[in-house]
Amino acid sequence: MEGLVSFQSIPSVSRLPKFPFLKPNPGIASDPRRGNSLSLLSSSSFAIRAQQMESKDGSATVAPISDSESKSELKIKEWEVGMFQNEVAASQGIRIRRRPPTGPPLHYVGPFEFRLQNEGNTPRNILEEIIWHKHTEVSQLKEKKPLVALKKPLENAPPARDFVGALKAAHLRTGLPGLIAEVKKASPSRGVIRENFDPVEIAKAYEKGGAACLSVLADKKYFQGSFENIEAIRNSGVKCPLLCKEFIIDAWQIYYARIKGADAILLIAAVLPDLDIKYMAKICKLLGLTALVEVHDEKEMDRVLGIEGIELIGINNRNLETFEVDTSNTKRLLEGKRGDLIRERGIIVVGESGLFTPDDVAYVQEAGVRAVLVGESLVKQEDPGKGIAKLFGKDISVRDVWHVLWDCKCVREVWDSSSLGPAINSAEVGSFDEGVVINVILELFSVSPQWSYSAICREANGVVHCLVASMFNLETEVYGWDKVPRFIAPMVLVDLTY
Ligand SMILES: O=C(O)c1ccccc1NCC(=O)[C@H](O)[C@H](O)COP(=O)(O)O
Repeated sequence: MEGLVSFQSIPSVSRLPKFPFLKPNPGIASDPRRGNSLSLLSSSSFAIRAQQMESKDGSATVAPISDSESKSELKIKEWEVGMFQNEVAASQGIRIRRRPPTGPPLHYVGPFEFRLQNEGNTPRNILEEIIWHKHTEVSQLKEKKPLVALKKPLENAPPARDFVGALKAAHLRTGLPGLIAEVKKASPSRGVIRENFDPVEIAKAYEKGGAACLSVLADKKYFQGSFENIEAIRNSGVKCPLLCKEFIIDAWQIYYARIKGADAILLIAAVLPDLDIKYMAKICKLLGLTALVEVHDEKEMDRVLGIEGIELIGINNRNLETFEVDTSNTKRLLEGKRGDLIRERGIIVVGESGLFTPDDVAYVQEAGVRAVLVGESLVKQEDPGKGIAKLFGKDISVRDVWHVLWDCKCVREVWDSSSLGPAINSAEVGSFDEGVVINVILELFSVSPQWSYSAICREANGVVHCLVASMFNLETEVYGWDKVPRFIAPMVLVDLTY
């Protein structure tokens, strides 16, 4: 299938390091359910160990394996792979461990089995707990909808929207960091943030208030979000590109997010080893999605800067293991050589979490971010859209056509004597069409007879540029002729021929 790549970041078992405690030992062997500790050996696992023994001449002994034995063997291999993944992750400074595949370990006392909590089977912090739960959740989802079942919906999905382009355009338009406004009902650190939670209504309010993009929580258990919320917002006519805010541990989630209408996904460096980030970023490229790669400390930032082609990095001011929020984190990570490298490569940095006031926004902007991701301070406002003006200390709402045209001198001059006002006032960006544009131009020609034809064309061209840029969320300087709709091109060309 075009665009659908197989994802396999785990190494083949043959490349796994040898664990000395896995060696067959009469009467005693390792039990994958018990971390690194030993347990009494069951007869079937001993058989598996025995089959893995090498003969004296070095050739492997192959013996027929029963169904239950092969299942156990698979579990052992899964566990070995998990151990290997943890080792690779730890070597990169990642503290979040993979979930032990077979659940809590068993302890045998006489004929009884006990499940006891220990270091190996208990999450050490909230992020690890979320990730372990995600493993179970994703494997269940994958069973219900395997990758192959996503093929058709993927082919039928409308093209993804330009997440980075929208952030850049907003930054250019307002001079402030482009806003990614978060649609989030609850979080582990804050509990329920908004009781009366209507994701579509909130998304529409954000768009109206001037958000460039939206971040929509997909996690059910800890954030009370869902993939269906993404889908509902996408289908509601909201035009802002959407970030699927999910804890991604498996490429399957990326394909699923794409189907549900996401334009971007989040990759958390505290969770994913470098190789996974590379693979997943590649999959994003194939699917036309943007990857927002999130870091929290210098080590993670250096790892991500070591990966080619990353264009969007989020600096989370919240420590996801302790919940501590410190906005100076953004500043620290952008100082010195790291900041230089980021500017050189044109990477857009997003300041994330704990932003409540215009001073907070100014602080992270000063530090070098060109975008911010804000949840709590907006979503808990009665009108989340109006919360945006409070956050920035000014109204950054998308200008309607009236505002766009008002910037054109000729429109201001002819305003009183023309019938433009009511026509334009009734139209909103994105909702007006060819007819309105043509009327604007005709009005300019008819009510400004004192102007030279070329002056009118110049002004008309300005109007058209503003309209086109506004309608298609483009930066006036950068859009190309190919992007100008066919009905507008001849009008702009009028000016070029003069
Ligand atoms: O917010 C949490 O409690 C949390 C816990 C564990 C993992 C992630 C968590 N939050 C994700 C985020 O970082 C925020 O949703 C996002 O950056 C917006 O932050 P805020 O503006 O402070 O709501």
